[in-house]
Amino acid sequence: MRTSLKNAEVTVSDPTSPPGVRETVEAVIADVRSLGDEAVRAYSEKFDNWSPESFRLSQEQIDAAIARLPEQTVEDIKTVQRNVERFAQLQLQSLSEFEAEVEPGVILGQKNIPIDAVGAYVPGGRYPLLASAHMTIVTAKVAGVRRVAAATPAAGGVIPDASVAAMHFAGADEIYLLGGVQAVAALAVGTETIAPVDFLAGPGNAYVAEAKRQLFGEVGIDLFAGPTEVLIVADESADPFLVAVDLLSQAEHGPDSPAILVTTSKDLGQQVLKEIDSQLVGLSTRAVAEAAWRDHGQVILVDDLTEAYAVADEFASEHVQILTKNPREALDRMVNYGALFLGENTCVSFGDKVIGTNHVLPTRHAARYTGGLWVGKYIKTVTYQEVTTTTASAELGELLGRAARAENFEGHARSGDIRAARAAGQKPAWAS
Ligand SMILES: NC(=O)c1ccc[n+]([C@@H]2O[C@H](COP(=O)([O-])OP(=O)(O)OC[C@H]3O[C@@H](n4cnc5c(N)ncnc54)[C@H](O)[C@@H]3O)[C@@H](O)[C@H]2O)c1
Ligand SMILES: N[C@H](CO)Cc1c[nH]c[nH+]1
Ligand SMILES: [Zn+2]
Repeated sequence: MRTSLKNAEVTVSDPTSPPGVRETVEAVIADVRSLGDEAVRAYSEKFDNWSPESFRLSQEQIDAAIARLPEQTVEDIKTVQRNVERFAQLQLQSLSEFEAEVEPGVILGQKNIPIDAVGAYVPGGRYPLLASAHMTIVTAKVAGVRRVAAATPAAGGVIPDASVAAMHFAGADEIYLLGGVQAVAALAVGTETIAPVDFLAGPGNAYVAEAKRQLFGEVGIDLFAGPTEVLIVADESADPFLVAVDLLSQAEHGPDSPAILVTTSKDLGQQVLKEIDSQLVGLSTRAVAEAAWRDHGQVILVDDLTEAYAVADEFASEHVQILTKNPREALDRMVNYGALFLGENTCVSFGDKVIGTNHVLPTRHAARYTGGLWVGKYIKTVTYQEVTTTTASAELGELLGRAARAENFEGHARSGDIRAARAAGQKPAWAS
C-alpha cells in the first residue's frame, strides 16, 4: 500500500503544457512561417531581448568565444565529447544492415541512411546547457548527418561562450544564437537566411518542447524532452544525505521539475525531508529548487521493492536512480524510464554532464513508449527488395493477384497478374 510523506499538488503525470504555452507557440510558428526572418527577429527581441546583426555566428565570432574560455574548460568539453562519441559509436555498432535471400530468387534487405539535415537545439534560458551540444551534435555526426544547424539563446544578451565552443567542437556546421520557439520554428520551416532542416533534436523548456510537438510531421523530432524529472527508488540502506543531494540536483533545473522519492523505509523518507530542508539553505539555485520541490516534490512510502518498482514504472520518469542493497535487480524489474542509474557510486548528474550516455531523455510519461536520443534516432532504417528470377516473380504475382482482389484493389492485382503472365510468355486476360 502506498502512502505519502510529502505529496505535491501537481505531479509528473500531468500531460498538458502549462496554460497559454500551446497558444503562444502556435502564434510564433505561424508568424515565422509567414514572415520569416522579420518574425524571428521580433520574437527574439520580445522574449530574449536579443537582436544582433546576424543570428548566425561567423568563424571569427566562434574563435573569439573559444578564446575567452579558460583552457581547462576547453579541455573538459573535448574530454566529455570523446565520452559521448565513444558511447554513440558503440550504439552505431548495434544498428545492423542485412540482405537475405528469403526464398529462391527473392532478395530482401535493410539499410541505414543518416538524415540529411538536423536542427540541434541547445537550451540556454536559465543555464547555458553546453552539455546538450555534446548530446545532440556529436551523436548526429557519429550517425553521419551531413548538416547540423545548431541554435542556443543568448540569454540576457550575453554570448554563451562555453556553449558556442561545445557546439563548434561537436561539429556543428552552422551556429545560431537564437532561442526558444522562434529558433526551432525557423530551423523547421526555414527563413530567408536559415535553410530548413529535416529533423529537430534537443531538449528545452515547455515552449521548446511544445514547439517541437507542433512541428512534428512537417519535420521529424527526436522525442518529447521537456522539463527534467528525477525519481529515486531507495530502501533502508540508502544514505538520506545522498538521496537529498541527488533529488535537488535535478530540482534546480526549473520550478516545473518533479523530484520524487519512492521508498520502503519511513525512517529514510523522514530523514530525506529534513535533509532537503537543510540543504536548500546553502544552494545557490535555491529559489528554483525550492519551488520545484514545493510544487512537484513527492515522497511515497511503499510496502516493498516490488511495489516501489511498480510505482516507478507508473511515473515513467526521465531519470530513475536506484539506491538499494541490490540495485542491478532493477534492470530486470523495471520497464519505464529514460535512463537508469544503479547504486550510490553513480548519479544522474554523471549522465547529464560527463559519463557519455545521452542526457536528452523522455519526459512527461514519454518513457512509456520511447527511450532517449541516440544514434539510431538520426538514422532512417529503410528496406529494399529485388526479385531475380521470373519463376519467383510469377509466384509472387499470383499471390498478389489474389491478396489484392480480396481487398478490392484491382490496380494492385494487375501488377501481380502481369508478372505471372510474363513468366508464361502470355498477357493477362484483362489485357487482351
Ligand atoms: N528532457 C531532457 O532531456 C532535458 C535535458 C536538458 C534540459 N532539459 C530541460 O530544458 C529546459 C531548459 O529551459 P530554459 O528555459 O533554461 O532554456 P530554453 O533554451 O529551453 O528556453 C529558453 C527560451 O524560451 C523562450 N521563452 C521563455 N519564456 C517564454 C515565454 N513566456 N513565451 C515564449 N517563449 C519563452 C525564450 O525564447 C528563451 O530563449 C529545462 O526545463 C530543463 O529541465 C531537459
Ligand atoms: N538533467 C538534464 C536532462 O534532463 C540534463 C542536464 C544537462 N545539464 C544538466 N542537466
Ligand atoms: Zn540535470
